[in-house]
Amino acid sequence: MTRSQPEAIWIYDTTLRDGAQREGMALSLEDKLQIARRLDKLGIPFIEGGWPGANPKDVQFFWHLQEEPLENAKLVAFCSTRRPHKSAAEDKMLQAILAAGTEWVTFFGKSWDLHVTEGLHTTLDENLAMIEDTARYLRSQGRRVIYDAEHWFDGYRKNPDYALQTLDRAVAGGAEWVVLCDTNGGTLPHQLAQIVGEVKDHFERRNYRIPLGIHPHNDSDMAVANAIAAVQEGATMVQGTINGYGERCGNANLCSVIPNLQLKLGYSCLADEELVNLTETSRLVSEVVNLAPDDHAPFVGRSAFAHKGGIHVSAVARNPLTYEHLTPESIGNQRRIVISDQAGLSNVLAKARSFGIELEKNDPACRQILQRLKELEHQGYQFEGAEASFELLMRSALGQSQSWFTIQGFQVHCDMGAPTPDPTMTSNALATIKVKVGDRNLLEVAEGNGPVAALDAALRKALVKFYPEVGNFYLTDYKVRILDGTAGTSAKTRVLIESSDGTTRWKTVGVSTNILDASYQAVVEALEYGLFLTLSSQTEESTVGAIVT
Ligand SMILES: CC(=O)SCCNC(=O)CCNC(=O)[C@H](O)C(C)(C)COP(=O)(O)OP(=O)(O)OC[C@H]1O[C@@H](n2cnc3c(N)ncnc32)[C@H](O)[C@@H]1OP(=O)(O)O
Ligand SMILES: CC(=O)C(=O)O
Repeated sequence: MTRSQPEAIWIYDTTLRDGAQREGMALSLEDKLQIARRLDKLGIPFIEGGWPGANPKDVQFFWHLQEEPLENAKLVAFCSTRRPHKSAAEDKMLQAILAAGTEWVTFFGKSWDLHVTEGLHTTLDENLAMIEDTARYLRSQGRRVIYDAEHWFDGYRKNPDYALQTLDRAVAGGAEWVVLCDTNGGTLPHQLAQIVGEVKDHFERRNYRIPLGIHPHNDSDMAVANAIAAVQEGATMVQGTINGYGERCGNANLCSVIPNLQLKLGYSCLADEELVNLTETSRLVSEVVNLAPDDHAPFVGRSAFAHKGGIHVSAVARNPLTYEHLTPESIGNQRRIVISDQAGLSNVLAKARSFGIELEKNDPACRQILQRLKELEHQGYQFEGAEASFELLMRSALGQSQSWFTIQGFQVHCDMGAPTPDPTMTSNALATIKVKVGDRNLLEVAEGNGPVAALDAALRKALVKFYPEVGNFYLTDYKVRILDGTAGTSAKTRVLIESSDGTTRWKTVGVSTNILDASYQAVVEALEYGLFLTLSSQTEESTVGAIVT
């Protein structure tokens, strides 16, 4: 028996148009070009670039891609129907669309009678004419046309006869695709599936050979489910965005739609060799749009395959299928084992392996490390955010740590000066530190614009004399969390520090009722781990405590 070819679903990305309608997102021309090129490389067949004529940036974007076209994808220009009581040819907005020079144009029209009379302030007949004229005009100008039926599901529920007439007119005008939009995102999957089925029946009765698409919004948290429901009813195009960005609560998240369709339902969306680049694409897009990636996003989030509970980790070590719905590698993500007070011996073993440390479950050191971990977490340490500190703890318990330096004491003096601090003053703290390296003692002093900065500077100043590598280390993040707020100013403080040497990042933690002491612990471990990474012979095996940037 020969296997039939999987049915192709045309993925239509609107990150650069509907995605950019998300509150808080502002894309530059360069951002848009970078995202378009990445999506093109991923193999997305349709990329909606924006609304040329709506703003100068979108005009420039299309000009730019006329000069240097995308390699594979069809670039699509987006717009509305012509304005009421004007011919399409005299509509300036449609002239801007033609000037964008794309083969494909998507235009949206009103499906819901309420929108025609109250939004557009025109008649139902004029709206039908606007839809047909716009499609016909664009076709007459050599464009291929996708029709987005805005508010399709609400409109169909309120007035199905009129809503179906709007689709008939788009088809009559020459639209090659009809896309049903759940614009307000309020439709539930069973309602949506029923309506898509009814539209299909209507198309069959009329003998239309026009494929259907779906454009769901996420206001009921149903956009992905709705996209899938529509495909199962016969839709062959899904319009959505990377990471689900979009107006209000967003659009269907293509990073979930694609793997669900391809890996679970057997449809074909992307080439298999490109599907493994989905996670990287999701993160690159979040980087370019300057929005923190959602660690807990299904499929592509950093935590999507992170195992924390000891029971989970133990089972995953035996067979990942026990707690994973698919293999992380299939979409370019990776399995991670998280270390915390929820851990069991299996977490410790998995972490040891990733640090390049050989450890057996029956080794008493394994249980000691676990106990120490739980005690420290109880005191307020948090190792899931500070894996470098955990690696140091493990190596120390196993007698594998190296003593790079010993702090013999330090003092910090803060001069708060006048009641209103002088904003031009760059230092108001002075730290003195006594360090021993080998058999040499060194006393150093440094200033800083705060006590932690002064202490950090004094310690580096001393160590750089012995270890020039320290000159390449710098702090990339410093987070302070009060652990028991009810204790007021005597509360325990947790400090998390991220450090880097330009190539690798690592995180360390300190806890104390004294914020300076907590910072000191984290800073000292950051330097120790940096030296271990740079100078230790085991550097190459360590992959988890450190993150390659
Ligand atoms: C469901 C969607 O996401 S559709 C896409 C929505 N995206 C955007 O709106 C982003 C880009 N938009 C813009 O830059 C501007 O709104 C523009 C350039 C399109 C129009 O700007 P303006 O001319 O200043 O109009 P404004 O934004 O105030 O109002 C929208 C106009 O479009 C009209 N309109 C709305 N839908 C349609 C339609 N399908 N066909 C024709 N006209 C429409 C409205 O009736 C209103 O016209 P009016 O000003 O003559 O009453
Ligand atoms: C067209 C579109 O973006 C919508 O109806 O949501």
